[in-house]
Amino acid sequence: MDRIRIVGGERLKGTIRISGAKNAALPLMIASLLTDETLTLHGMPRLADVALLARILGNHGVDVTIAGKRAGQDTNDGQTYKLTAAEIVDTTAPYEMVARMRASFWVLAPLLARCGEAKVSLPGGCAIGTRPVDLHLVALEALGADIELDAGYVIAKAPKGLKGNRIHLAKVSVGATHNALMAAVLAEGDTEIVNAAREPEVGDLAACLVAMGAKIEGIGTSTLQVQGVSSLHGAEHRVLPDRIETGTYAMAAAITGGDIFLEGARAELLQEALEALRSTGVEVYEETGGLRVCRNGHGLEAVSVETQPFPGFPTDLQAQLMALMCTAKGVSEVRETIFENRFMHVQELARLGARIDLRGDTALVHGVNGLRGAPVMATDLRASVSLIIAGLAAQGETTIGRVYHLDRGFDRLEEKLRNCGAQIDRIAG
Ligand SMILES: CC(=O)N[C@H]1[C@@H](OP(=O)(O)OP(=O)(O)OC[C@H]2O[C@@H](n3ccc(=O)[nH]c3=O)[C@H](O)[C@@H]2O)O[C@H](CO)[C@@H](O)[C@@H]1O
Ligand SMILES: C=C(OP(=O)(O)O)C(=O)O
Repeated sequence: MDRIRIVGGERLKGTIRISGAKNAALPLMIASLLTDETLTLHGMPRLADVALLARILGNHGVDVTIAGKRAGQDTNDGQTYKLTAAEIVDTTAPYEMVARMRASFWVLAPLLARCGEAKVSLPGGCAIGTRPVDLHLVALEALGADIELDAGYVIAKAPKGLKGNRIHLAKVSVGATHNALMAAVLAEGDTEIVNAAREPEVGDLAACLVAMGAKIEGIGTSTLQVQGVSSLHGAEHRVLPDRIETGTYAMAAAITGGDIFLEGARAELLQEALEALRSTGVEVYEETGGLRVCRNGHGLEAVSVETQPFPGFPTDLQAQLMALMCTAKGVSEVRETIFENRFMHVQELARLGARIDLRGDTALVHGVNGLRGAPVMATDLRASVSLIIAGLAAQGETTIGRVYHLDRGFDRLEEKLRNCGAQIDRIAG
């Protein structure tokens, strides 16, 4: 299994181009199931999750082609995917594939909406909590679907089509909002989705659905109003820049006392995280075409955060902020309110010399003077990248195992960091 090796201590300087967001690209690809015409997605990131989802969609009959694939053509602007679901050949999403990725569960609604039936394995994804799907099922039931659970599969049926209704999501859920929205656009009549997730990736999906002919109002708010249409058509859409990748490289710049321009980053997608960074003493400012993050000579101050649905501090940046806080002055309180088991990085950061006490849903990070390199193990996607951030600042060599977690969600990570002066490479084996 591959490992990543970092020799820490280099100040990162230069430009990092932000890729299209994984968490937008995946539901956008799935939206291709809703039409028999071609959906063209520009700015797609090169990620293992994208490749796996392309295979899953292929199983259902989606023809997926990638343009601009030759070396050099797509390095800055991502890839262009053309997805055409002229005919759905299979409405079953098998366990072997869905169990590896959370987002693949979102094929449930479009398959059901278009074909009147779907059989989808319960999902996998990062092991960061129990991650139930009750809200997804309640939403589809509200639109008239019959749902049954059998041998690890959700079997959903709506032979006479879905009917618009009021869907009240008891808890804010990104995935349940995606599923509810993709079902509602082809349901007969009007649907109101109340307490919808306001994450920018939900807005990106909604904008793409509108380009495909859907009628949606309230995009970006917690109440989405959908007027069902009988069919959708093809469209072209550019994937939103990745706010989690943006925040991750911002923290890498901060921990190394570096100066990085994040090209294509959009501040409004992660205001709360940028505010937290500024409170640590890091300079963050908007420049034409992106964001600059630098820390010149100042020490880092401890800051406390609590993860919350958008526009709050994102859970997908919690591990990275914790890495940054390891060398800050004072004690930082990091409270995780979204997932009950998202502190797997704590014991690995401790191997690098971090001092962190865990108290239920809160981690108390006591800043230390410096970190020292060590072998560590990636446990999930964002935990892995928190180890990269810590390794960049640690003295000596850090090796990180199980890097397949990183490849799920970070497009050419080593190359991007190496271009800014990091000593980082991948050891095959
Ligand atoms: C591919 C993708 O976009 N993944 C993101 C998505 O995951 P995902 O869509 O799985 O996360 P949700 O927003 O659904 O989860 C939020 C909370 O709701 C709970 N819940 C969710 C559904 C449900 O039916 N019942 C229920 O109780 C979850 O256990 C969790 O505690 O949003 C998360 C929260 O921003 C991010 O961390 C993930 O990176
Ligand atoms: C938790 C994440 O991904 P997934 O929902 O696919 O497990 C993530 O992107 O941080």
